[in-house]
Amino acid sequence: MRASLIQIEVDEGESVEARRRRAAALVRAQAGADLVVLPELWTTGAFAYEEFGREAEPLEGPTCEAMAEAASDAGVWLHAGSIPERDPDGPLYNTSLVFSPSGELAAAYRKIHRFGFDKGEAVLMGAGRDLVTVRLPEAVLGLGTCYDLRFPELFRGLVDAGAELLVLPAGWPERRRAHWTLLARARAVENQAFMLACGTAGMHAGVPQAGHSVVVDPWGEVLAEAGPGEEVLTVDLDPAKAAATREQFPALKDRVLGLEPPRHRGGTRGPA
Ligand SMILES: NC(=O)CCC(=O)C(=O)O
Repeated sequence: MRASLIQIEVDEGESVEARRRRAAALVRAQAGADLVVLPELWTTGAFAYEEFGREAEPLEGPTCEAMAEAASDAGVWLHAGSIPERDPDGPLYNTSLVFSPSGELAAAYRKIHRFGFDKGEAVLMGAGRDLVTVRLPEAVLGLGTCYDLRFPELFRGLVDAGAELLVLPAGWPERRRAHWTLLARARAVENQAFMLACGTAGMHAGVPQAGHSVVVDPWGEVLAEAGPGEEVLTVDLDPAKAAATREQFPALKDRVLGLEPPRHRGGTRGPA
């Protein structure tokens, strides 16, 4: 299976429309790949908070249209990264989109863990509630977005639902790049799954982006890693390696669920 991660640069001087055209051309250039991945919020930049409302669009909006067309022109499965989604009946969402090679919207995943603590995405966007997997002919994808990477229970839920390839579009800042690679490898190892983590390059609202998109195999080996700038990272991987790893080293079968909460000294359970 050939996967291409498009680590696009989000240049503040480029209009959203121009970047959309450029992203579509980059997707079309990946004809021959099985899966193409774009990063998180690449139309606005993940940290350009004031642009979320201005650029938010419904699922039938211009970015979805352009990505559906690009997927079908290239004949690839396209994880088109995420967009600020305008739900006519609700808040904005940070929504990832997956298109089939015929240009159908196969899945939409609303980011569950919103970044920003008391500002930015955490206050401007609603939180998704649903885990999303997508069945490709070669493998089952499990979807997460950027900050989700810090929450292992989400990925374990995806693996319980059959995911073999975890796909994570991101807009990860350079200042926490050490966490990015470490967490991508951790999620791959603990879930015995591939991790395809696709970040942005450049600068968003004054926040330098890490780039360094990475593909990790189910044993935790880094199969390919991008540099800091705009780049298409292409990798050939064998999806059967997830099942093979789970069979050869069946740690997922040794999970112990439903543990008792700790007892405090004196034998009482719960807060003193
Ligand atoms: N866009 C994001 O979710 C940023 C996440 C981040 O910076 C971090 O987890 O660190």
